[in-house]
Parts: sequence; C-alpha cells; structure tokens
Amino acid sequence: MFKVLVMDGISDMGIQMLYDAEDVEVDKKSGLSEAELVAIIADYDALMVRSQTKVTENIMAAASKLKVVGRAGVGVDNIDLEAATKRGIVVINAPDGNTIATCELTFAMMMSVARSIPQAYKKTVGGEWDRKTFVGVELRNKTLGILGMGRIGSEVAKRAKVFGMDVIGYDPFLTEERAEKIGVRLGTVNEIAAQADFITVHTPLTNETRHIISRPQFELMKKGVRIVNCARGGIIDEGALVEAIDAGIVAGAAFDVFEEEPPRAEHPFLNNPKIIVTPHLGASTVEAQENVAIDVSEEVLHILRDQPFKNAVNMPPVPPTVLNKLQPYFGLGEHLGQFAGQMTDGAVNEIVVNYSGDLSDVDTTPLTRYIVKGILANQLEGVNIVNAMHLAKTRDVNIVTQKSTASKTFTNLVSVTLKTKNEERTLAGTLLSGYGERIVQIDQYPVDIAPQGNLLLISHNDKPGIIGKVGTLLGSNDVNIATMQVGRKVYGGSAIMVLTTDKQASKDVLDQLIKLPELTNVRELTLE
Ligand SMILES: NC(=O)c1ccc[n+]([C@@H]2O[C@H](COP(=O)([O-])OP(=O)(O)OC[C@H]3O[C@@H](n4cnc5c(N)ncnc54)[C@H](O)[C@@H]3O)[C@@H](O)[C@H]2O)c1
Ligand SMILES: O=C(O)[C@H](O)COP(=O)(O)O
Repeated sequence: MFKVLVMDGISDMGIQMLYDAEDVEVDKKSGLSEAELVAIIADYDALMVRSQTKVTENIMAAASKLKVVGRAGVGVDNIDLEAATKRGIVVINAPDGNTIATCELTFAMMMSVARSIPQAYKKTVGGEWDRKTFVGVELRNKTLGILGMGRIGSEVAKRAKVFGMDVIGYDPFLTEERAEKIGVRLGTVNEIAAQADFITVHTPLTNETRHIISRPQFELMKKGVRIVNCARGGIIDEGALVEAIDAGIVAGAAFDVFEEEPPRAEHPFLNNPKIIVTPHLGASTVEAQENVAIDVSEEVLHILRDQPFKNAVNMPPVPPTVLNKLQPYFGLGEHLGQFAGQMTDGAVNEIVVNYSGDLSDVDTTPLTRYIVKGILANQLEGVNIVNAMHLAKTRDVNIVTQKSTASKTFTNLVSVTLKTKNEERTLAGTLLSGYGERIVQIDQYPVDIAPQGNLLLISHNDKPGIIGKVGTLLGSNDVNIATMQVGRKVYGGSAIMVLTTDKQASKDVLDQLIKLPELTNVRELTLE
C-alpha cells in the first residue's frame, strides 16, 4: 500500500482517483511546520503540495521512502530540486492546468489597475461617492509589454489583441515565426520599458529574471505606465517600483506575488494607494485547482506504480513518441548496466554507450539513464533513474554516447563499454522480436544469453573437458545449471563460459572453481 500525503488544501475532486485507488492510502493535512513534516514524512511514498509548503533539504533527508513530490501547479521554487535529485526523488508539476486562471487574473489586475476598481470599491463601501478621483485609462490602442511568452504570457497576448492592444514580447526562446503567429512584436527588456503603457511579467524567477525590471528600466519608462506581476515576487524590484511611483513615473501597479510571502505588515505595497494586491491567487479557481490536482495525481500514481511519467521537473521531459520507442529497451538497458558493472573491477571513469540500428535516430538519453543506473547500482545504494546521471557526475564518471546507423547483424544493438584505470570491458545486447532481451557480446566473444537471475561468468583456456569439470563441480555442490554458453575466438585460445544457475553458488564453490587450473577468472553476477 502506498501512502500519499496531500498538503495545502489541494482539490478533493482533483485527487479523487487517489482515494479510489486500491493500492493508495491518502492523508490530507495542512499548515505543518518543517519540523512537523520532518517528524512524519518517513511514512510516505508521495508528497503533494501547492506553493505554501516548502519542501526543504531537511524534509527530504527524513523522507526515507519518498519516491515523488507532486507540485499541484507550475512553480517549483518551494521545492529543493537539488536535494530531491540527489536522493532520487522525482519532482513533478502540473504545468498546464492553471494557465487560463492566471492569465485571467492578469487581465483582472490590468483592468483593475487601469480603472482603480479596488480603491473605488473601498471608498464606495465606506460611504463616499467619489466620481472625480477615479478617472482611468482604456486598454485599447495602448502598448502592452510582456516579459515571458510561455503558456501564460502567450494567452495574455492573445486576449490583449482582442482588446485592441499593441503587444511587444520578450522571451529568449520566442522565435520570430511564433511571435508573428500570435501577433506580437519582439523587443528587448529596455525597448519594452521605453515603449509600453502596461507591463506584465510571466517568467519563472531565476538568476536572469530576478529584478529584470529595476531602477534602470523604470528610468526608461513613459510617465503613466502601469505594472502587473502575477508570476513570481522578485522579478520586479519592489523597492525600485515604490521609488518609481513616488517619482510619478508609474501610475499604478497590481501584484499577486511578493518577494516574501506573505508580505510583512509593514511592506510598502500594503499601504500605497497606487498599488493593488492579492494573496497569490493566480491559480485559485475551481477549474484550475481541479485540473492541476488531476494532472499531478495521475503522475503520482504512474511513479508509485513504476509506470512511465511525463512532467518530471528534475529530469528532462520525454516526448510520448520517444517514450513509446524507448520503453521496451529500458529493461535491457538496466540489465546491460548491471552486467557490465558487475563484470568490471575498480572505479569506472568512463562509460561509452553505442546505439545502433533502430535506436540510432532517437534521443536515447532516457535509456542511457537506465544503463547508468544499472552500472552504479553495483557500487551505490539508492540509485534510480532520477539521480543516476547526477551520481555519475559527482563521481567524475564521463558518459559518452555514440550512434551508428548500421548494425551488421541486429536490427538494434546497445553496446556498453566501461573504462577503469586498468581495464576496459564491453558488453552488447539486443531486443529480439519474440525472444526478448539477449546479451550477444561479452568483450570480444559472441554469446547469446538471456540476462536474468544468477550468472557465473568464467574466463578459461579453451581445452577439452573443461566444461565437464565445471559442470561436475557445480553439480556436486548442488548448484543446478539452467543454461550454458561458451564463447571463444579461436580453438585453444582464451574463452568465456556463461552459466545461469538456479541458485547462487556459495563463496566456497567459487573458491573451488577458481582452483581448476584451466580457469583464469570466476565471477558471480546477479541481475534483478
Ligand atoms: N500567481 C500565480 O498564482 C501563478 C500561477 C501560475 C503560474 N505562475 C507563475 O507564472 C510564471 C509563468 O508560468 P507559465 O506557465 O507561463 O510558464 P512557462 O514555462 O510556460 O513560461 C515561462 C516563460 O518564461 C520564459 N523565460 C525564461 N527566462 C526568461 C528571461 N530571462 N526573460 C524572458 N523570458 C524568460 C521562458 O522561455 C518561458 O517561455 C511561472 O513563474 C509560474 O510559477 C504564477
Ligand atoms: O506556480 C504556480 O502554479 C502558482 O504560483 C500557483 O501556486 P498555488 O498552487 O500555491 O496557488
């Protein structure tokens, strides 16, 4: 039974599939401190949060069973991604579900700041009938500058066009073709600052976007500009904004998000009549909350059940077409890794993976993760496909991927070479239609082995009678041989023998084997 901890009031309707799942037990909690979470998190396989719960390194360190943190929303700045990756915890988000809700709040804020709706409301309910103070501006024929033209920025642009606005967009990843398609002119941050009547930001908060609008940009702005932030606190420099309002440059601002949330009582925005504020409500619609909770619940179930998932934040996304093609090879990749890792002595400093045939025209990075996982699992505990590459990097293991279109014999072939200071070992495998995974080469020897269970990898000198000797010795020690493969290049030269056995040979049996004069090496491998 998997235990899922659902925090932050995530929609009950959205997580219904978790309640319905027979292999899942759901606990709903909210408002827990870091210490309280640390105390209970070891019980859980999955944690689901919105933006309130900070999923810190301390929480991850205590989360011995945790496989996944699901963020029911877009921003993952409340989750320590590095700590999660290090521990092999998948972090997923729900990137699409709250786009429209946030876009619509942005418009509500833009119109509110254009017409001073909150200020007018406050006076009216206070008994004043003030029709002089609140003369606003229209959106029509105004220039809207948008920083960040992703999901939300693009939806804002579309609606702005309908309002008759001229839109300038800035986004390093926005191509001219796409900008043209959505009717947006491309501009730099400073061009937007100089030309816009309204500016709205829709980027994540990163080192590049922190204070992307600050004093130098406010100095370029037209008098009467209005500023909206429904993305993340810190993208716009809060102190510089207040200065620009005081200097008469900015006529009004609307903020849903703050550098520190919730803002302190003395925050300068809270008593400034030109600034309207909401408490991070962008995603707070019934529809958005249901959408994100459904999306994240589906993904959490996939991860808990070891099924493929798509929205991992701490792993590159895998397009469905690529996933469909690669998925059948994941088992082979992991077994090749386990086999190669166990047949190699010493610290691996380079892993060379060559994909040929059917696999040469697809992004094989996800498959490489399975191979690296298999290799490292021999030396390290807690390796999985999330942290495998990270662990390899922290151990200075160089990973080289090569592709070759033609495989002489097989329609697909994956070869793995491990290099250490003293040796270089190669293993190759294929997926045969109707036969499944096969290992077809060990170093220079052609073989045909199903990679599973207990294996004995024996190097020997090719002499008559040696197979019988090994068989007799194992039989007399009650180790039943299930299959046997012998590979050699030339008669009488060095050769290998690969046996699958029904049970593991004991240390004593391995010692007896290596004493046979024809054997040069004996190694026991276990594939899971
Ligand atoms: N207020 C809320 O409740 C709320 C709700 C949803 C999303 N958000 C926030 O809104 C932001 C945007 O969400 P989205 O779903 O559109 O994300 P998205 O990933 O679709 O779009 C972000 C865009 O920002 C662009 N970008 C990145 N760095 C940039 C830079 N230096 N300059 C300009 N553009 C840059 C990216 O190329 C991308 O196109 C996120 O920070 C998200 O957390 C807030
Ligand atoms: O990044 C997001 O998705 C928004 O900031 C929404 O956050 P919330 O889930 O706490 O409303």
